[in-house]
Amino acid sequence: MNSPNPTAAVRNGSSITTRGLTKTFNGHRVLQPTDLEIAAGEILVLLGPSGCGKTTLLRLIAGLEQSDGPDMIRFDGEDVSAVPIEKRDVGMVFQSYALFPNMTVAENVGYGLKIRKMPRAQREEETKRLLALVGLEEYAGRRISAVSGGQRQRTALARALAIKPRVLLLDEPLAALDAVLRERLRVEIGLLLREFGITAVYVTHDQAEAMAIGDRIAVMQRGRIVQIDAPREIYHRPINDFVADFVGTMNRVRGSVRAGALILDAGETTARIAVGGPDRETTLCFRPEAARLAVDGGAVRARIRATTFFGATQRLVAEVSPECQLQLDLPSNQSFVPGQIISFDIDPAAILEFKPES
Ligand SMILES: Nc1ncnc2c1ncn2[C@@H]1O[C@H](COP(=O)(O)OP(=O)(O)OP(=O)(O)O)[C@@H](O)[C@H]1O
Repeated sequence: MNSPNPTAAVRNGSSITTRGLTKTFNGHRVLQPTDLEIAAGEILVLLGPSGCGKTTLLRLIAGLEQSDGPDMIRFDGEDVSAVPIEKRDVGMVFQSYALFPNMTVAENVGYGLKIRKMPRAQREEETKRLLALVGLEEYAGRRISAVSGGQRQRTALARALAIKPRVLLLDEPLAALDAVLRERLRVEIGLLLREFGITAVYVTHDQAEAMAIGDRIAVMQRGRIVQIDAPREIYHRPINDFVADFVGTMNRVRGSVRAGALILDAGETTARIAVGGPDRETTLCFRPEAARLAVDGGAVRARIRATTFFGATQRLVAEVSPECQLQLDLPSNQSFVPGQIISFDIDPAAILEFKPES
């Protein structure tokens, strides 16, 4: 075991490489061969619907699960495939905090250091530093059973960081918390992980959490990574319908492109939206916020069916024709009523067109 170094901040994380990681349960392949390159210090979020294989991939990286065949997992180039979990030097944070309820917050944070036989004075100093980092100094002496869910989750994070792992794995760490706390902690956790320079793999099915925390997001579907990219790319340049719909609302309009302009298949409407390219029949996609209300004579006319007020913005359900209902997000300072006719344009740079799925 490495001797603890009292002067070092948590050392920077390791890069992670996987090749051909595959997992089958009861004859059912839940993880297709997966190759990943995660840079040292990067936060990679695994995002996808329930059952898509996120936790399985995380457990394989941790060493809690063995891959089907000869697989390869490297930390900083070192093959750890055959290294058992306790020697892999990974920290883990779960949805259920797995803390010791009868110990204090400080005892929980220092537990791993005690097991590693760090001298008491040094252990206390290190624990204090970590508690300060996660904003829990005042609660050091409280029992876990007497602190809130958010404070427990921060204790769990500090405990995982205390042992200076080369890799931190987090599985839905905020899922048990209420919405307000979840929103605050996802910002705090992102900042903390970056401050530590640790490499982290973070599992969630919440797209807003993924966007806030990840340097990159790997979107998974049925046991495979379908797109891996920066959050902005995933949101604005999804590679297919599944990714587009999983990370936000997407409008779809069918029509024909003639001389570089879209003619909608929408009753009397002959909206002209400049999209370029050859003449074709197609479906174009755009997010609700790509709509711009036109003062007069916008490209598309629609009748408002419903409005929902969100505070800063409002969402309109607008009917271009009975077959074409769109969701539009507009600033909330102007009020609309159902039945009203509006006219709007669509930012051409925000229009996407997916190739038909093969
Ligand atoms: N130990 C196991 N034995 C049998 N099947 C399993 C086992 N662990 C996971 N599975 C199955 O593998 C698939 C992937 O599960 P996994 O937990 O990786 O999904 P997930 O994306 O993390 O889902 P969730 O968001 O619901 O946790 C699921 O169909 C699950 O039922």
